[in-house]
Amino acid sequence: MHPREQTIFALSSGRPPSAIAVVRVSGSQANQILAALAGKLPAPRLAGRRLLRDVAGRPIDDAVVLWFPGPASATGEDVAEFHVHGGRAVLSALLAAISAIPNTRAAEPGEFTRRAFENGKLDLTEAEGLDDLIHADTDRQRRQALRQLQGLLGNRARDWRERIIEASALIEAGIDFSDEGDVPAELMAPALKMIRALHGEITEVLAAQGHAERLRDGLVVAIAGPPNVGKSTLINQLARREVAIVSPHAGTTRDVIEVQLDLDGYPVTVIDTAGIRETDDPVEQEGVRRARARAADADLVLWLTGPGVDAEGRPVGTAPVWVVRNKIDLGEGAPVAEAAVDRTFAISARRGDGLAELIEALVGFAGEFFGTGEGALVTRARQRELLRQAADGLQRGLILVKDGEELVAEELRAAAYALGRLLGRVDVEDVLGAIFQKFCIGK
Ligand SMILES: Nc1nc2c(ncn2[C@@H]2O[C@H](COP(=O)(O)OP(=O)(O)OP(=O)(O)O)[C@@H](O)[C@H]2O)c(=O)[nH]1
Ligand SMILES: [K+]
Ligand SMILES: [Mg+2]
Repeated sequence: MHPREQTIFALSSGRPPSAIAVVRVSGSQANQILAALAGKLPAPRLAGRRLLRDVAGRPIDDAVVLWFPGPASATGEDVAEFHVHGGRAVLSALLAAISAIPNTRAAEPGEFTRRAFENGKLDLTEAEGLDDLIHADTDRQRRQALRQLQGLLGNRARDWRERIIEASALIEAGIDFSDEGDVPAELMAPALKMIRALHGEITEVLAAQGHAERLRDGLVVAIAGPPNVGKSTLINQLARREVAIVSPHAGTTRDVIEVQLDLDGYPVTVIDTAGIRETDDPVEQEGVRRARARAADADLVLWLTGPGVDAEGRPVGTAPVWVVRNKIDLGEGAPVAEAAVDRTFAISARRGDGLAELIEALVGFAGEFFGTGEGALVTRARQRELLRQAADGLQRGLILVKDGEELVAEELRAAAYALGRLLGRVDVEDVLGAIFQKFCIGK
């Protein structure tokens, strides 16, 4: 039997041991597996309590089982669910009993979702939303993923694709009916009007994004500065735990230390780095090199200074730099040089003065960086790229009108093709492999 026709099974809940574990089975053997282990099948979609037994009749666990006959199931195939006690031995006995049934095998990562996709239960943008929802850490990530899972982008793309095909049909009808190759204006004019409107709608969605797709990865804020100014003290304050070693010894931090923060629903990665200075110690030199590299890649740099330390020596990058004067409990310190500085703050990382203002500013920065977000439909580079291709195709179509209707029709085909790929309708194999492999097993 082809692997695609085999019945797949997996532990779909978290890592054991857990109070309850859910094992899912999907495929034509699901019915037989359920009957073999649980005896009588429960009514569709209603929970039934059963003593599960292996093929030799030995009891496995007292369980709750569910039966979802296809096509009205998550994958579109017959699906069975076993809700068992989440111990390792229970699970290995259950999985062994299932795999003893012919034509069954352990599922690949994302394989349940892939089958759902192949059976038309969701389009590719929805599958991507599902993956994001499972991995969402913050509330804003969750809401964005849910919009995607609900098909907001997919629905727009389907509508655009249908209208492009309609416009092509008008133009191609014109090409077929004209002997001179001149498409009559009564066909061409409405087609061009549609193309212009479509181009406007797609570019509007692309423009409304801000950095919405970065909401999946988060914003990176680097704390950098000379040694001993209190960078590690600040990251500990932001994280509210001791993630980095603090000491009066200059050159304490060498590795890059990262913490993930949820700032008002925005995912923010804050990194603490080695104090930047000239040094003969090769280990510290490597730390300084990493500090410079990470600060250069960050979305925002907090350049820390302290009393008697000037604000010069900042790494040059494209990211905005905020100068944060620390240790104000010790006095005012050197005035901040204003050149090339986007904002300035005065704090005491040790006592906590000024931290609320700094955090509020970070939340504001994240809000601007990600855009208001609620309307954002594009969450991945893949989606953005294909929408751009569709918009470019439409634009070229409009430009090529003077060179002949065939060329316009060809550009429209390319635009419709890009949207088809967005939805996973065409040349899916390569894309699917890449996307579903990253899913969890059991999803
Ligand atoms: N008075 C005062 N001392 C502080 C403050 N913040 C940090 N310190 C002290 O400054 C010293 C250095 O702090 P760290 O957080 O280790 O500084 P750092 O910038 O990470 O140092 P390196 O990793 O060595 O570059 C420690 O003794 C801290 O207790 C502050 O706001 N006020
Ligand atoms: K230090
Ligand atoms: Mg440090």
